[in-house]
Amino acid sequence: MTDDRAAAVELEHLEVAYGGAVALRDLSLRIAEGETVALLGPSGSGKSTALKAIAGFEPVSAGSIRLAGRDVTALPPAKRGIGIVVQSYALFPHMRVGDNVAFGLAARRVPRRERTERVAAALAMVGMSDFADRYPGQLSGGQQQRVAIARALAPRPRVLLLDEPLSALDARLRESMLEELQALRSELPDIAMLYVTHDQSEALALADRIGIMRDGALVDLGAAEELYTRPPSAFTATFLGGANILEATVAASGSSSECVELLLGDDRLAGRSASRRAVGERVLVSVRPHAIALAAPGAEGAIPAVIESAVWRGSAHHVRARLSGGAAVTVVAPLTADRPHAGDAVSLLIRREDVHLLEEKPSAARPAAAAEPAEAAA
Ligand SMILES: Nc1ncnc2c1ncn2[C@@H]1O[C@H](COP(=O)(O)OP(=O)(O)OP(=O)(O)O)[C@@H](O)[C@H]1O
Repeated sequence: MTDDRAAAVELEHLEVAYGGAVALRDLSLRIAEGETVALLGPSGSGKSTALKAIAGFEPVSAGSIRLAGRDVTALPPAKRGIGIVVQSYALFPHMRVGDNVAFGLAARRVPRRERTERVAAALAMVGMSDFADRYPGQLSGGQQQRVAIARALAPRPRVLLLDEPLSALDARLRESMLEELQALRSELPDIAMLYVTHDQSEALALADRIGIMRDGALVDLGAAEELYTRPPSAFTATFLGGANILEATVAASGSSSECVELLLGDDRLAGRSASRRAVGERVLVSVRPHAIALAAPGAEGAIPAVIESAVWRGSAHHVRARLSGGAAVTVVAPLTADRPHAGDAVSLLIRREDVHLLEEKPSAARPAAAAEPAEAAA
């Protein structure tokens, strides 16, 4: 994807090693002015390491970092013009809120009057104007994180780095802070943001583009909606939204490459593909758990299956069903009069538009199984 806006961040072949162990490998990424990119990945995948390298807290063992066209690879953190917000707030406990926010300005020798104005503006932006005289210990977690954001914004950085800023907050507060961050995003149209998280819903809510990290590498990168609806790989499909990954054989491929007929064992399934597929080709398909509907056995055009387990999870039933060919799928079924039970024979209704052929090829090692992260698409 091309972006006409000027580059705020340009990372080229970035590598970071701790001792001899490479924690971040060959990361190349461009973030435009005004763009928000989320780095999403499991624990230990290198997200924080990438952020620390950009901020200047970790030296890089290879590659370069340019901010607004300037090579900052060898510059200390304070000279990079970056704002940073981390999970643990990192406020100075002995300083009042106002002084915490002013801290970076004093270090930059901003004149006193301008400092006062900027602190007031930054606190207003995060709804904390009335708390300037309090100490951090007198604030809730959410309030402290707002102050941390104000402190990062007061020096007017061109780039704001956020490392799991909401993960220390409880679920309800996280939700409202997410809305506030969205509002802040539109108040700061020129700032580039890099948002590190392992929470897919935060990434989807805030980011223009999402980069998926795995084992120290960026494995997929794309517009948030594109990556969610057409994930290129099984890992991304599973990590971003939860997905059943099934191995199938192409039975027929229409004149439009979009429409593909598949064989899943002896069962037929219609799907969509971004590229043309050959008859007989083995492919991987991704189907979201909530895109599968349960119907009575024998339903026309449906796939027969037997329920292995069914767990009621409040707003939906989480069902595990086994197909006759041996594959298992997870179904997130809305509450209906018929509660699903283990042992029930059912039919699975799956619409063509919900069956997405991955670009990734099946490997011999991959089991034909369903995968669903803990918070998948419920
Ligand atoms: N200071 C360090 N010294 C040695 N190894 C480190 C250090 N910091 C991180 N690592 C290792 O580097 C790898 C990447 O860690 P990193 O913190 O970047 O992952 P992450 O994706 O941010 O994970 P999390 O979501 O748990 O914060 C991990 O294997 C981690 O153990």
